[in-house]
Amino acid sequence: MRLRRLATTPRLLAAAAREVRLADRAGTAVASVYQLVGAVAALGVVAAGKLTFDALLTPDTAALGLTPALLLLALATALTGSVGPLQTQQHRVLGERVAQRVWDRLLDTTARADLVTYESTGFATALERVQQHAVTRPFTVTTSLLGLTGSLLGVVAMSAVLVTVEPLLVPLLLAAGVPAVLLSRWASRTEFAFAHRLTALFRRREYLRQLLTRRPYAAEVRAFDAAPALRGRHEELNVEVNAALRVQVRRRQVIAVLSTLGVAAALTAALLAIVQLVRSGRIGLADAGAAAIAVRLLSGQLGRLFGAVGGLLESAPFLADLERFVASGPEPAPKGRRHRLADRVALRSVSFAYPGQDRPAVDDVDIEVRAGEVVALVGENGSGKTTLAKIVAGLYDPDSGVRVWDGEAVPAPDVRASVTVVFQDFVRYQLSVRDNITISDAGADPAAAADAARRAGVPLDLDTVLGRDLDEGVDISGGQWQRVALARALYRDTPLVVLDEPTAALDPRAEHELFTDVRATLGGRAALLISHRFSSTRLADRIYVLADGRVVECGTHDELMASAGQYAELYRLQSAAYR
Ligand SMILES: Nc1ncnc2c1ncn2[C@@H]1O[C@H](COP(=O)(O)OP(=O)(O)OP(=O)(O)O)[C@@H](O)[C@H]1O
Repeated sequence: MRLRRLATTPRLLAAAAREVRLADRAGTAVASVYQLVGAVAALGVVAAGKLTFDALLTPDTAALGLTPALLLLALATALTGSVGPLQTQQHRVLGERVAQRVWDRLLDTTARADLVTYESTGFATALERVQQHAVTRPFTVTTSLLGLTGSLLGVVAMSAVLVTVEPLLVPLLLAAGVPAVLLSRWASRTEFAFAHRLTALFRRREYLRQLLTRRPYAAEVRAFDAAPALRGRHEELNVEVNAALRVQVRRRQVIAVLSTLGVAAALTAALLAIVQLVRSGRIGLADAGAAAIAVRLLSGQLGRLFGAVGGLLESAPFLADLERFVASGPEPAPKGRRHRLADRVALRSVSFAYPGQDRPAVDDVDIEVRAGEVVALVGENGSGKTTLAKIVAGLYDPDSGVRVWDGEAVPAPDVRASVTVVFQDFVRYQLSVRDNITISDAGADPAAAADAARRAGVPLDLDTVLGRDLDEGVDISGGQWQRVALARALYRDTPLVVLDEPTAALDPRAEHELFTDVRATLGGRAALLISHRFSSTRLADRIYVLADGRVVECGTHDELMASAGQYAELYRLQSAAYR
């Protein structure tokens, strides 16, 4: 296991570095040049230091040599000092480009994931962890690799200087790296375990923050005076986070202090060794001065080198997490082909259970919708209507049974391309009315958007920007939003439309208009209509009554009323309320 981890680390690091290069070739090249200049400038400082000492200690050449030596020293020092800030600014751009590229990979993965993946426990937490911790890692790896290259150059060069003075000084300083690298590996393991443990806490805390700050929740949170209770939970999570953070920070502090002590001990030993060499007359004062500068710079470079190695080791498990997440997504599905509906869509003996649930939400169901028909699904809360509609629309595949389109089993992407759903909790895109309507295909006929808006009764200019979340639009009523959602469905022009509670927010007049003329509104499309309003469903060509995931009755309104079953009972209950 350990060996495997050691073997995969270089592969992960190489892959991360490649991602950064691909994200911004020019930026990576500039960052590398800065790193190189920094390393060369550091060498210049040592060389200039040595020249200065030589000039000072050789009175005959002092007048000649001192000025160029000091000028070189000033130049090299200025270069080392200015490369750092330049690099910091350059890294801002490179970091953003890399984050964008990693986000593209994440968005590709989530786009490929089917709806049922979103239902499985663990998916959301894994996504959150990757978002929080892995997105910036490829960049960290690259800066660490650049740092590593620069420091390695520095280390080699300083070592070469030191070797000419006293070869033993080099291994003395390098020895400090052994504990530093071992400590880094330990730090890497604890950091990943910490991130893993805290992701769930962060998710819950973030959710509470959204509830407490976002506009869609503001009215209800105030109406119920829910803020104190939510703040209380938020505080509890803060306490948990603080406790876990304290433990982790203490661990990291110990690791940092031990690493620094190792380097400082090696530095002290090397300086003492130089003093000893001078005392014993083995080296002169100029050499000793240059050696002291080289030792100081070498230990600085070694500190950076160990830091870079530590950063790389720490990033490896996060990179593995990112790769695992990206690989966990299904293969990209081919784009679905839109089918015409010549005869009917049918579910035969279809069952479906949500991931981790023992009881099926849909149990051995047979239904069909013929071309141009309006078919209704009714039933009490939780009876399986929405789940069934999602199977019809190709968003879930049945666990058993088949979905057939004109007598053939059609792949799910084709079904999704051929069915449009207006969900009960449809999305209110904070975009213009036109963009809301044409979100499925902005390039289609511009007149089609206006036509869909007219048929759905959208009382707004197509250029009006909707919603207040982005501070630029106007908000509209729930019923107006619902008309926009209906227009979006009509615009897509598929042969079957699923309408899940399409009139929940419509006023009685609008609902009446929609349903007395529903076939004209749909323009010949077939519709699967889910509604608790019997005034809407009674006009359907066929009504399926669901209970506990099974179809318990089927027929027209008149047939079902005559059979005096569950439908008739629910219908009478509802109509009694209006008497
Ligand atoms: N994402 C989910 N994960 C697990 N179980 C679910 C999920 N969504 C729904 N269920 C369960 O599946 C069953 C059917 O739910 P479904 O939403 O299909 O019912 P419905 O008839 O549309 O209900 P309503 O009339 O309240 O909208 C219910 O028992 C529900 O609790």
